Amino acid sequence: MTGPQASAQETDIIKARRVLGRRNLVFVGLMGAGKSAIGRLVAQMLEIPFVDSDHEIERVSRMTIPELFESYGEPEFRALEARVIRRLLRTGPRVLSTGGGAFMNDAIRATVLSNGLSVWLKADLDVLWTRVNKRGSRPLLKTANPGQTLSDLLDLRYPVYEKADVTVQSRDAAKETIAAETVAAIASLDGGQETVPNP
Ligand SMILES: Nc1ncnc2c1ncn2[C@@H]1O[C@H](COP(=O)(O)OP(=O)(O)O)[C@@H](O)[C@H]1O
Ligand SMILES: O=C(O)C1=C[C@@H](OP(=O)(O)O)[C@@H](O)[C@H](O)C1
Ligand SMILES: [Mg+2]
Repeated sequence: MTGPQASAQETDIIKARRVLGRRNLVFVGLMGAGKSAIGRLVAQMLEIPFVDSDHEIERVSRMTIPELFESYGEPEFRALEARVIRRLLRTGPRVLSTGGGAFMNDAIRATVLSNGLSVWLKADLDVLWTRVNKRGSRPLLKTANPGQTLSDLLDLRYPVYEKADVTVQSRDAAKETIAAETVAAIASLDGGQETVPNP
């Protein structure tokens, strides 16, 4: 990208970094919204480290998410998820993409809302369904009617995701476009650079 569009994006990046300061940028939203994919791109744009809580859970447990659900059940997965996210939130700035259930945990949500900057990647059911339908990597969707399960999760969770600081519409557009819109949404929170008065 060159020209005015590139320089507008550069300005957004500078502003977004200023808004974030030392806080973590935390992506929340339903499965398939693009938290992992867009989070990685936004981290690249802001030139800060990226971490995905599900990948971190898989690293420390040396098991995949479906294996964890199968061997220990959802409550154990949630306990591990809470411990991992609490640890990851201790240092920043970085981009943290969470799993879709993490922000539903009251303690995690309270920590994210007080210490981080949260972005809800919001998507319509058909977009989510097209994306998650292709893979068998989401244990919560191993039900008799996974489309209905996803729809039920949407009804349950959207009123909670709504508490995030920023909402970005995730849709059928290039990932780079959604990432740039996320950076622009964060930049729009910038109140301008503080001026230091002359002595
Ligand atoms: N804007 C997009 N356009 C096309 N595919 C996307 C977009 N965002 C995400 N995806 C794809 O959708 C799938 C789910 O994305 P992912 O980042 O894993 O979502 P989440 O972490 O929120 O569950 C992945 O295969 C990803 O590459
Ligand atoms: O919505 C959820 O409760 C979950 C979402 C998944 O992550 P993604 O949202 O990244 O798919 C993963 O943490 C686990 O399968 C549970
Ligand atoms: Mg993910």
